[in-house]
Amino acid sequence: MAQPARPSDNPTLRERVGALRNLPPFLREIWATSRALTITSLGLRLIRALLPIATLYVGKLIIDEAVRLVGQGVAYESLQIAWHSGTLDHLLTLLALEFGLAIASDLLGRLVSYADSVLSEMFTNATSVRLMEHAATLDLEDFEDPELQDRLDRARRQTMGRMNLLSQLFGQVQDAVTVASFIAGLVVFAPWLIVLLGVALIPAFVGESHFNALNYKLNFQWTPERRQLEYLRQMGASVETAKEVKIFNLHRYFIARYRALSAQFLIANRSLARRRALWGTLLAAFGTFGYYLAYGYIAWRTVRGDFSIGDLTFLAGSFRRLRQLLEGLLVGFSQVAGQALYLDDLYSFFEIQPEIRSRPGAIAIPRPIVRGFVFEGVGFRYPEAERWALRGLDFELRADEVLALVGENGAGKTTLVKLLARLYDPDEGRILLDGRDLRDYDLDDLRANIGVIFQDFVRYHLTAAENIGVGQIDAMDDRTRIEEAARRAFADEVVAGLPNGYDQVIGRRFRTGVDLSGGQWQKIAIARAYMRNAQVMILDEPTAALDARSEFEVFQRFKELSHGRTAVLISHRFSSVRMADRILVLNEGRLEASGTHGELLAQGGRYAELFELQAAGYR
Ligand SMILES: Nc1ncnc2c1ncn2[C@@H]1O[C@H](COP(=O)(O)OP(=O)(O)OP(=O)(O)O)[C@@H](O)[C@H]1O
Repeated sequence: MAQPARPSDNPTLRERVGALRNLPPFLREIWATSRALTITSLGLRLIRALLPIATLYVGKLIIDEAVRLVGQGVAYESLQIAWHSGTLDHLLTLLALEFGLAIASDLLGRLVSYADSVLSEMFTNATSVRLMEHAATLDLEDFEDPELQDRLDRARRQTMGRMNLLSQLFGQVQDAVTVASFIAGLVVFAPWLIVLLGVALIPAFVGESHFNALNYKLNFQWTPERRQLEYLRQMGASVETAKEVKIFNLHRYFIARYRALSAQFLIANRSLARRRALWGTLLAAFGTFGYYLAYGYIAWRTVRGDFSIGDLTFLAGSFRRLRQLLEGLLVGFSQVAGQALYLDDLYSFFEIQPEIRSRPGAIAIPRPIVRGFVFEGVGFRYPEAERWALRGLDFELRADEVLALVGENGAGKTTLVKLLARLYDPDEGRILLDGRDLRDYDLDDLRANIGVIFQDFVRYHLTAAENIGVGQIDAMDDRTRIEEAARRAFADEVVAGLPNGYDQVIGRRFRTGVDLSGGQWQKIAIARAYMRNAQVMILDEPTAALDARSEFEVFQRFKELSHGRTAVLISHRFSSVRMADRILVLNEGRLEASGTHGELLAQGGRYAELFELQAAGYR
């Protein structure tokens, strides 16, 4: 697996600033999601950004006008007389203007929220789809890596949580414009007050950035535990686990573990939140102090007669807003930088590249396969594992033959099948198909030519027809083919017993579902293998739950239908295994013996021993 640089759990200042590089691609994606909505949201925000200063300025004009009227000393007996005299006209116009501005601001605010929420939703959906698409390209090995699981989990949370980032970023732009408008309005009166205010806010900004980084660190470090919490919650309350949980009375155990783990997380979270609140209050006090200094100065200048009462309200109001806005901008900036760290998780997930893929110029699988597969010194070790799952394998899987794999649990049978299907590539040696390295062939074509049913096949909670149809997804609507595949696997009898036949939803998860027995599920799964016209058919022990007669019939049928194909079967039942043309005996990842049933019995090795053990059990 090609892992990109892993996001670190303790970001340095440089990494935090560096994370801002994620913003341009983020913005590009938003833009690509919907240009119209992006323009609408930003455009409306720009207009709205200028409303605060306009409102404050009109407010100042209203006060100045009121003060002027008071100064004229005209006493009105009633509102009616005053109204008709015309002296109030200017004041009324100003009031109407401010009313209009208030309504406009509210309306624009709502429109912006609407545009943002639609845009966020679209963006989240698009990212989720991208996440699924990318996950589908990754290697099986990647999925089995807990670190990748953690990252996938964080990336998944990203797609949910990034809605805020969008509004926040756009909000920052809006606030920046408002700030610029206030600064332009105030700079004439008292330029150095603006500088003072800016400086006073720096401590709050630094504190905020620091705590955002700590928060990220906490969340990062707790990803495995959060996944465990999710797992425990599922275990405690899902239809798949309910049976066993009840029998063993496990719910209390799960709940206790959930409680203990979540309590630890809560403690860690609470302690950080507490420190954040304490420091936040202290540091914000500097900003407040800066504001009151400015306020005092303006009040003094008004008393001295430099400013009108209207000026005083305008300036005091502007400085108050400016302080809020600057604080919001600085804090918001540190939050955006913090969120950008989370984007790292999302983007680094997208950077993971699968290693198992088609080479450039990959060729198609020969039709028909003439010689078959040759394993040459094949060795494979699971990542992080000390033991080799397979080592020094040299053997041939001839075209048209039925080969059985036997061996005790953990001998490496399933691993061998996974290598054949290129779910993994060998770490040593190579596998040839008709004389060429398996890696030279087109991966999709290889998979299309191999039909494998694993012992842990998936039980899809879909209809019976769909459960079989998934074996060849493009033939999902071909009922004749599905019925034929079912007949071959003896699954037609199972389907016949369902209330709605092929259209019956199976599995207990949904309301109309009907559950099947273990063996019935297996027959349905085996039918899946018959859906495809694969040249290589592999049954990896999906028959363990079949009764003796059924397994015998299924394998007999499997052998008949394997005519002209290459087939591999894995089973622990010798009655089935002996039908194979040739049998390979694996032990601890190595090939111990091979031959027909008769030959292996005659050799008297492990095969004969295991056969005798099983036969003795039936006597
Ligand atoms: N995904 C995995 N990651 C790490 N180790 C694995 C993984 N799958 C299997 N192994 C290990 O590889 C070895 C071979 O396993 P494999 O599944 O091939 O055995 P098997 O012969 O099919 O066994 P069984 O009869 O129990 O199905 C075992 O030691 C097993 O623990």
